[in-house]
Amino acid sequence: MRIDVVTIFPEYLAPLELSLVGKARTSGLLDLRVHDLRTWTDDRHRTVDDTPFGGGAGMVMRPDVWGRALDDVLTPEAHLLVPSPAGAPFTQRTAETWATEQHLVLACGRYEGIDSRVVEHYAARTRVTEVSLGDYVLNGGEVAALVVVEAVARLLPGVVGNPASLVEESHGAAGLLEYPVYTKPPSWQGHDVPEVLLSGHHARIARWRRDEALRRTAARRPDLLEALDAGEWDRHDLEV
Ligand SMILES: O=C(OCc1ccccc1)c1cn[nH]c1
Repeated sequence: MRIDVVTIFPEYLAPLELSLVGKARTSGLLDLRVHDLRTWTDDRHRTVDDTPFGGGAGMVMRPDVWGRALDDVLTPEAHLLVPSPAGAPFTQRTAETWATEQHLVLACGRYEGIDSRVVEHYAARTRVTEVSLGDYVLNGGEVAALVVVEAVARLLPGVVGNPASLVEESHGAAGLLEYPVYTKPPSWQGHDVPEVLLSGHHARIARWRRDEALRRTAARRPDLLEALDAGEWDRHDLEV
């Protein structure tokens, strides 16, 4: 998979040279390219923004600069992703879908955002998605790009050592939160690991983990349970 990130702060993406994503890049599993938007400016001051039509505070990123950048970076199979508080929610399902794509291009906005004609222009010739990582406002799309790249890259075959570790995660296929995890020592600061996990009884352990996942999800994210098809679990599981 190829991922291009266009930003005025390329150094913000440096953490993607580390750890699993870094290894995926050196192994060739992931072809990640980070571009400085100012490469495509046309003036001595390398200007990327201007004042907003209609007035208001802040600045807007210019369409002409973004147009030259995206014309260079986009390919016919690319999916253009624009992080924005006004975007569609990014979920594990989104990450799974985007992990199957050939080419993702992340356009990182700053200031008040990118001139809206850029999305309008490219939506007519490629797949474009404005994507939100949550209901809050960042100073720019770079942090969102880091999240999207990590969430997608870790799903690429070969990136994570043991694919089985991708199965029982929060927001996994079952749509539940992950059960609590423990390791040695069996007793720590007076806190003991639940007996069932030391029993070696795999069926009981699986049942305990499922019950814990249901209990946690009901307590912390009842919205996720609404989303689940009622037939997938039994309400009496929670009445304990
Ligand atoms: O702030 C975000 O994106 C950066 C951005 C883009 C355009 C204008 C302002 C800020 C964001 C919040 N949730 N998901 C993304």
